[in-house]
Amino acid sequence: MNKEEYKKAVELLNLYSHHYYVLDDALTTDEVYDKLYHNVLEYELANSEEVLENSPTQRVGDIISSGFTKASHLSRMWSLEDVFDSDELAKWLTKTYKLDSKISFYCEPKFDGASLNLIYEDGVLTKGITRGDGEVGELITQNVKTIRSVPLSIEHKERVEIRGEVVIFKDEFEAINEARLKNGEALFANPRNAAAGSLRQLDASITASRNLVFLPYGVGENSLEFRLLSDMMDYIYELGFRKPPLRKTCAGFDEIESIYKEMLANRDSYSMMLDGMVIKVNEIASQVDMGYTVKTPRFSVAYKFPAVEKITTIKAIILQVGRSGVVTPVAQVEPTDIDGVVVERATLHNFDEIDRKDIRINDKVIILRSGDVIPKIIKVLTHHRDGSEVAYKRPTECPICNSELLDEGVLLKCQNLECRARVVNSIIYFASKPCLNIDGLGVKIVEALFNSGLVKSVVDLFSLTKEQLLTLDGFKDKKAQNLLDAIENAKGCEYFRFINSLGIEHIGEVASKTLSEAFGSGFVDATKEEIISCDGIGEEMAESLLEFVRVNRETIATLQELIKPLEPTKREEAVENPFKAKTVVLTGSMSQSRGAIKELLESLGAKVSGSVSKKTDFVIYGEDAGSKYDKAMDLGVVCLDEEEMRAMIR
Ligand SMILES: NC(=O)c1ccc[n+]([C@@H]2O[C@H](COP(=O)([O-])OP(=O)(O)OC[C@H]3O[C@@H](n4cnc5c(N)ncnc54)[C@H](O)[C@@H]3O)[C@@H](O)[C@H]2O)c1
Ligand SMILES: [Zn+2]
Repeated sequence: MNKEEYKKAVELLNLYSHHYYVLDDALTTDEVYDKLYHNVLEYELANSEEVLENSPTQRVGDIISSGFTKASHLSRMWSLEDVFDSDELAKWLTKTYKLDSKISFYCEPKFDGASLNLIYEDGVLTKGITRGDGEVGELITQNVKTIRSVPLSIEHKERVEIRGEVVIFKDEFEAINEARLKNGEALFANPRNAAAGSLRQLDASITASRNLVFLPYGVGENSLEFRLLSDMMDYIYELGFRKPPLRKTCAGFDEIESIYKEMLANRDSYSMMLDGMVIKVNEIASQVDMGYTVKTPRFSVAYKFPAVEKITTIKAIILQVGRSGVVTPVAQVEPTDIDGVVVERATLHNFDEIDRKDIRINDKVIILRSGDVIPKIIKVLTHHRDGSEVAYKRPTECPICNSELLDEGVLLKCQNLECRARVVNSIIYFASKPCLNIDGLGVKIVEALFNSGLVKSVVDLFSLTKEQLLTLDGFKDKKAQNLLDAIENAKGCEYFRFINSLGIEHIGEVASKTLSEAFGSGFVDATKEEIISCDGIGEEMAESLLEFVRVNRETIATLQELIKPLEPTKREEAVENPFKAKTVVLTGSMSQSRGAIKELLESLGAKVSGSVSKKTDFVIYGEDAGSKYDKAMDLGVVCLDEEEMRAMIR
């Protein structure tokens, strides 16, 4: 990098920061930003007399937008130095041990959200301020008060600043985006972006609707007298703040590495996004001695996780046809390694989303893959366009059967009931785990069965013979027998599986269970009033069921005859106990699987529901409990941990 390039890089970083912090609409990935940042840092180290005043290395990154009133922090807020691998960690440790050799460490997650400073005076929350430039931020107290995990008052009476990160849990993020997709609104790129955007709303009721979560990571001004940071954090959690899923004290390199590996391995199972682990010197006196650079504490470092966002190129847009005929566009992208997995495809949700994002073939895009969710395209980098991009035209014909598509605006549908994709996918669905759970009916085999003409609908599965199967490619005696056995085993299944396997629109596993319990095989004769009177079944579901039965009554009867699902028996009346006839919600991980705990409670006569409402009697929570726990606290629902629950039934 020469001087000219250095100047350009600083300008570019500042442009990126403006889009990232002020507009909540990043122009590039953190990875690209970080790389350029480190190049700038390197240049500055070698040419210390040329450091530009507006270099991002000289100040905390946020830039304040003009929409809010400004407010000063009582003591400065900081950024963090980054390390990206174990070599860099070792270097950081050497540097830090030179400042003080008798230290230990405290490790906790680096939450990927927006920083927030809370000022409590006389035990009352008086101000909530964004980090801003570290000295002055945006005053967003009203918005902050809508966050359930921010206590409005605390036992601690002296003035204190509590610092932490505001995040949106991953499941909440998915739910928000799903709702936005339905309403034709632009999607949030990622949970961090959704959290930052929701926090800085001029209308606090919007903030309130987003289920933000506050996770504290330290204090600013305070009069606390703790020797160790770990003890101080314990005290903060006791005041009513939310704990992180993992935090540990440790001695040095090896232990830090092992905690890092543990956290990284569990990354996907946590409710919130993490972008790394933060390591802090645990002795507070040593922290004070070490002090700060212009921008970061010397006693702390962020050990980053591999990036989950990458830049790639759209090669093509392909179409998939589901069992209901809905055509879903999928992007084929330049194969890209994201956190150890090569991604070649990403969902585009629907055709409106392609239009809204103006996604073109050959576009450079940011792609996000986190955990086991389907990779998505979160942003088109329009500033990278060079004219070679080709706009995408909505299809008018089914890519599988060529019949004309029904254009419902957001959705395009193939209406041909015999379309290969529809039939094949409905058979795969019929055989899937929550339905008849027939092993061995994957895409390849179902396609082979369909193409050979042996199976034209699910009914045909039950008259397959070994001779027929042996005519198919790749089928030998054992494989054929296994498949026949699996189909035979599906007979006599629980009744809800039978209802679920029919693939009725809007009727999923939960509704199938409800219907099965209420009506058994009588579900085909239930009236609209009867159906709607079931808990959790609304008008739209009832109409969909009635319409399905009207059209398919004969097929249902045939399948009923073939499969002979078990007529549900009424549960035996449970003995008297505190959970009998109560509505219970489970959240977080417990000593047994949630399914096992659910079964236990159901055997006691409880109804286990998926979401918390005023009707909920108990929430039973485990480690890393999610937003359901916050909601329950807010509604005043009784919350029990697993042990308390077990004590009540002993
Ligand atoms: N994509 C872009 O265009 C773009 C632009 C600017 C910045 N960025 C990204 O922003 C980051 C740099 O910004 P930064 O200066 O805010 O630093 P940072 O976000 O990397 O780290 C500091 C912040 O981490 C947060 N944090 C989370 N958990 C914490 C914990 N346990 N202890 C202490 N702090 C914790 C705090 O809010 C703190 O302010 C980089 O990751 C960079 O890639 C991206
Ligand atoms: Zn078709």
